[in-house]
Amino acid sequence: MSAANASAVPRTEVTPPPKAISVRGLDLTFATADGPVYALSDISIDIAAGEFVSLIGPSGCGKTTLMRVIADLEQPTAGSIEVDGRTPEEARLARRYGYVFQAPALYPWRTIERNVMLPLEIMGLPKAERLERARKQLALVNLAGFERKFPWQLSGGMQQRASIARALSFEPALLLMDEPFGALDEIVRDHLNEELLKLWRATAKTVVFVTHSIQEAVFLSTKIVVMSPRPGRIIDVIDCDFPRDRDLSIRETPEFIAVAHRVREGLRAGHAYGD
Ligand SMILES: Nc1ncnc2c1ncn2[C@@H]1O[C@H](COP(=O)(O)OP(=O)(O)OP(=O)(O)O)[C@@H](O)[C@H]1O
Repeated sequence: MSAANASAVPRTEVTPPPKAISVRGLDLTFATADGPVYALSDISIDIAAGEFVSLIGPSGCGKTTLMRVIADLEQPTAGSIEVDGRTPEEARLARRYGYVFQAPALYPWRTIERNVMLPLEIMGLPKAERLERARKQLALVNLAGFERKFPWQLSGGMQQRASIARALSFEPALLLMDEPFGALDEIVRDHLNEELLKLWRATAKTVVFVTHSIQEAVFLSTKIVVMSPRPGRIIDVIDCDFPRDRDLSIRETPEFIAVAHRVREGLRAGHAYGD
């Protein structure tokens, strides 16, 4: 093809997906009475919009601290971070993320529906809209029919689904989940993992998920960030290219086992004996 013809061929631009989170050279040192605690050291990572990223690592490697920096609940000592193209503070004020904790933290005197409506009440939305949004989110987490129950009338897994609905109530682009299923038994956890994947596919949210479970990280993620303590740092970033509509049977495949093996090796390499 001549140069003239080549220039006539329309070029298909491949635009990379927008970045949901971009972290560069981030450090966070806590000053304590016993001296400095190096919670995060030289953390750099990019998370594209729509990704499901798990942070895995032993206790004290800085997973929660990193989530709290993203959420503007801690300030880094050095480095830079953008959340949804803004500062963490701007992202927090624009309600760009929802946060799910290990404990469901629902108010026992409020019904499930009124727990989910609470952030919307604080936002000052009219009652009809609050109700409509709460019902929509409760249906998404398969709690339709339980709106008028109180938290203590639901199982632990159902309570955690309600807290996910609450985090989604103002429809944030980003969902931060800090060991949301850590306190649940394995069968319930498996079930909620499948439900969470469905929800992620249906809503196209970006998810950052903290876990101690290799199986959970590999099953859920498009990317796994392996961390190690003292100082808290990233020691491996693993892409998981499994189809997005995976089910639990994928855990038996050689590809899954190979990724799980690499995560385990990373954890082992970063493990400080004597912890
Ligand atoms: N507010 C704080 N003041 C002082 N040290 C802190 C503070 N918060 C966390 N740390 C320390 O920072 C390090 C990282 O803690 P972080 O909670 O982020 O770890 P983690 O990986 O989430 O642990 P876990 O898996 O046990 O939840 C730990 O050594 C912890 O003791």
